[in-house]
Amino acid sequence: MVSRITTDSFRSQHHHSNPLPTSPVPNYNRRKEKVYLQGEVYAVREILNPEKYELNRTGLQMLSSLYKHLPAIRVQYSTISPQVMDIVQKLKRDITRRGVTDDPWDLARKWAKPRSLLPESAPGLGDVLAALSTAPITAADIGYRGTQLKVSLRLKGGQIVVFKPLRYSRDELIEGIYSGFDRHNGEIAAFHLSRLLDLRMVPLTTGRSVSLKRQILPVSTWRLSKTFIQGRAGQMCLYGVCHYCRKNESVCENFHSLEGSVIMWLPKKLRLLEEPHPWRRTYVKNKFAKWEKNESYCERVIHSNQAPRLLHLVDAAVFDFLMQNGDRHHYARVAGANDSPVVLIDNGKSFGDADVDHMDVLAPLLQCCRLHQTTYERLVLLSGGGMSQAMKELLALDPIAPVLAEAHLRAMDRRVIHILAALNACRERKGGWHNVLF
Ligand SMILES: Nc1ncnc2c1ncn2[C@@H]1O[C@H](COP(=O)(O)OP(=O)(O)OP(=O)(O)O)[C@@H](O)[C@H]1O
Ligand SMILES: [Mn+2]
Repeated sequence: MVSRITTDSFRSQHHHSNPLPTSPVPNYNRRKEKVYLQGEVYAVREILNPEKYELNRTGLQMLSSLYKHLPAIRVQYSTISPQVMDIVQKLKRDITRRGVTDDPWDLARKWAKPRSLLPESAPGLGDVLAALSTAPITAADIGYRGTQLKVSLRLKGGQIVVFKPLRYSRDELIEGIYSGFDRHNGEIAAFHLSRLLDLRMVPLTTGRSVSLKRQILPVSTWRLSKTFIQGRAGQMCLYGVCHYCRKNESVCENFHSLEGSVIMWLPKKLRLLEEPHPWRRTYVKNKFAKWEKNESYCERVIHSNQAPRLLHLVDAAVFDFLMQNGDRHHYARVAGANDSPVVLIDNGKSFGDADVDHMDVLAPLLQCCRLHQTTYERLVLLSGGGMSQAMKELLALDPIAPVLAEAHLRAMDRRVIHILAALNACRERKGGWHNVLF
């Protein structure tokens, strides 16, 4: 469903190894012009003339109203709320290893419920994360389904996890909303972001470095071990088994270890259902989906069998917009209830380009103009720089910190403001907050 990185030369041309400049004056360099000319709805940071955008996709007219509100919103939410640090302190206390439990897998299994994978206050979470990043690996196999390279690991005590390997440096530029390989660090950031937004539907995730040679190969199944090869410098490499797995696109150890993220497998008691996302992309350039052309598309969803999940889909859109994940082609939920939240698995197609906001990821919010009040309140709380500050503090505790480059943290602050501007446009359109927040 997702493409590999486009093979244009821009990958090397536009590779930047320094954080992006913070200058408010836009630098209309070639890359940005190219972005505009693609005819998709992009907004480059600190744009001066948003009206000049040609919005090819008539389904996203609300964007002009969003941009109308943006300057005032930027002023209104320009300082950090003092409450941010209270929340961050609580979240940090939970992710600190404290020896609360000696059976971390059991604790995590008990936490996992259809409506939240962990409690709001989760003493022992630090122990579970520490176990995920240190427990001995007892078995390794090819990843379960999907297009991306991953390895399925069994950790001592029987816990299954997904290992997604590092494929890019922190500041590598990946253009295109669903281009490239999965970003292992995006999975980690997603976990912490979900707790910050109080959308606790991301499986427990942490960074971990492994030795392919000493820790994975000796416990690998035959079908996985067949995909181990030696790199040019004699280092150990792996290409795995998946739709896009290629021998010439293997991942290799760097100084005898391979960094990645470890994502906890959900317990069997939670049976996942997967449905096509109503706002999914066509994955065909210049072929628009219905939602891209029809401003009233939300009405269709409201009259479909997906209606009970609408507000959860909008929450997921907010979450995805902040990380710039535009690849939620299907969405998962736990079987049982009709109105259970989206299980936010597969967050690796995120944090590709800190300089660009693909506004269409917000389409469910722009077109439905509804949001959970709780999510709105969190966004207000995290505005004015609180988001980047909070994420930075939480991610600093991860074994593979720094998880995100500064430019990506700053981009999240900018995106919070854009969401708040969208909500103010919605308030205007729908005649008051009571018609927007639920
Ligand atoms: N932590 C998890 N717990 C339970 N099931 C999971 C978990 N992670 C992934 N899965 C299952 O495995 C499938 C593939 O995982 P994932 O979506 O991360 O792979 P992918 O290669 O990115 O797939 P795609 O290319 O289709 O996006 C998911 O659709 C889901 O059914
Ligand atoms: Mn994916």
